[in-house]
Amino acid sequence: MLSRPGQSAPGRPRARRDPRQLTRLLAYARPYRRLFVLGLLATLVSSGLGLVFPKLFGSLIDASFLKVGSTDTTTLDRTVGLLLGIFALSAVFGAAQAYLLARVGAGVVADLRRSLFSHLLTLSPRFFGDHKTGDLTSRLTADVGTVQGVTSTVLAQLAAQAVSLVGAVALLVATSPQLSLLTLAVIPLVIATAFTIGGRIRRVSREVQDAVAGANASAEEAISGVRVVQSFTAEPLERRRYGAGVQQSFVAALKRARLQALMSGSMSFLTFSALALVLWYGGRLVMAGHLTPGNLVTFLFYAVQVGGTVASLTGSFNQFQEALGASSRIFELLDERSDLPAPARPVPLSRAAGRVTFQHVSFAYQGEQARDAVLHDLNVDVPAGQVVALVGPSGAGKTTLVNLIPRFWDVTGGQLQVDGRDVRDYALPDLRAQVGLVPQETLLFSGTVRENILYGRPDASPQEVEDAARAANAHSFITAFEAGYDTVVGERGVKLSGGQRQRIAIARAVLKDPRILILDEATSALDNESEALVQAALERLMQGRTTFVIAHRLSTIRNADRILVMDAGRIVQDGPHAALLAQGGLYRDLYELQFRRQQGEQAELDAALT
Ligand SMILES: Nc1ncnc2c1ncn2[C@@H]1O[C@H](COP(=O)(O)OP(=O)(O)OP(=O)(O)O)[C@@H](O)[C@H]1O
Repeated sequence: MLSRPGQSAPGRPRARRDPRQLTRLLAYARPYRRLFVLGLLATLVSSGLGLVFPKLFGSLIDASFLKVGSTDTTTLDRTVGLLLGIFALSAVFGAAQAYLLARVGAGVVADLRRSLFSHLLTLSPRFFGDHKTGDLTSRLTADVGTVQGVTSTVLAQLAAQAVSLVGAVALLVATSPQLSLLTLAVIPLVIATAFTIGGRIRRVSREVQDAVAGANASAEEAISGVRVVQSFTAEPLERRRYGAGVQQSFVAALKRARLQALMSGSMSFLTFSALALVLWYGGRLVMAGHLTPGNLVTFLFYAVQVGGTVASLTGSFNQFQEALGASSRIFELLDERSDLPAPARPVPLSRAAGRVTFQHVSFAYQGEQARDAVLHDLNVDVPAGQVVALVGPSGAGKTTLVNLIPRFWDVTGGQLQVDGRDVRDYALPDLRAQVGLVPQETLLFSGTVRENILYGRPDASPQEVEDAARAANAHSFITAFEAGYDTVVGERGVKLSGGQRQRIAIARAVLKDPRILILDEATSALDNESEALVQAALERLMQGRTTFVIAHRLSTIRNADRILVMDAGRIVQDGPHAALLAQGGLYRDLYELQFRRQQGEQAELDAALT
């Protein structure tokens, strides 16, 4: 699926803001509640101390600065000493608050990421078919990051701001009721400005995020497919696509910058005008002897505090709303349930014999484009240890059929059995432990050769790893590397050749030692020698296991115990090569068309093998 900048909100459904999310989110903070309460207390103390400072400053002016010519500095010394003490305390509590709350936030975020990721791993291919990778990773990173704010700073900020606001307003009124009326009249204006412009800033921020996500999706696709891009010399096209996304985010960022400039300009104008008003009216009160100069200064400080707190309260509130939106996107994923129900009482399965039976199996993919059944009334009984080759035209349903065995999907009709029991009766991990999968496109994970082989059985010994590699014809090329089994394979195994990657994937399957094997034969040709080594490894792997192989090679088909010929979701022929060839029909046509030309190549292969 392509997701391009310019499309509406790629993979970012509009977030719902449900206040119940907060309770759910706070449940994640529960393990850290002691730290959180301590952090909150530290916040309250440091913002409470902030309220003392203007009062002290005012008394300092009245008690000292106005006594020009006096030599008694006791009050001055004491007040400044007190001020320093308060500043020091406030700094200590401020630092404690910052650390404690950051610790809570980081803990919550780590837990949330872990549980979200492990939940994602339980979901079925249907879910991953419906969601873009970029969207899922952005929920794991960006959205979880946004939520961090709520559990750490935002709640504490809101508490601190509430304390500051209530305290400062009360002290304002206590200092001068008349002046307070004048100052508080400006507050609605500040709130209205902050909300109007703040709301627009939030919307534009969302635009910026969406545009950046779109640009990232382009970059991600182009970088992971860089060989295709380069081979088609499509660099200018990709540059344009990415450039368009970046341009969009640039334009939105400029819009946001303009709004932010407008916001800070209006806020500072409102604040300073209010101060000028206070100075004007307060000056008159001082001149009339209704207010001391110290009280006026105290008042000014409180007024500034009230203005600042109101402005930052609206900011915190916006942040709070954003975080609730982000958390709803996270909980949406956590609420996704796998569409593969677990049995109430699973039948134990430690080592299957490997018999696989399809009884009247039918299957339809669900969703817009796939309402029709893809498999129709399949009836096949494969005894343990039999090698079955699946052949048929493209789209006949071969991959769909094998994907039912490890329950990547569940049948929509009939029953699929392993060892005579419905696969849905086993616990999913038990069932999948019996199945080995060697896909057409080998996927190795970044890490070492050893780690990749160990993937299916991490507790295997070094000797077992080596035996598996030998069985897969991989040991000699691995030991030829300077670092041997500790060679790093690079992302997706890019540092290895196609044939080497395949043999490591085979070694991985050998080590897992599954009873049922699913092979999707690679269609891309390897050179003869590599091909022969891979083929020999595969043949060794198949021995003694029930094997379903989506076959593209004549040799595989010929050597199979049985061939299932599929056409349009049905099994149209079933039998060994010679019998089917004699029968005529689709198999013979396919043989004539597809496989015969391989005969010459086969002869060459045989020569290479001997
Ligand atoms: N995830 C999916 N969602 C919807 N339809 C799908 C999905 N996967 C496959 N199909 C459809 O199911 C049908 C059978 O596909 P399937 O991949 O099983 O065929 P195939 O025989 O393995 O083909 P090929 O040899 O080309 O790989 C096709 O029509 C395909 O479009």
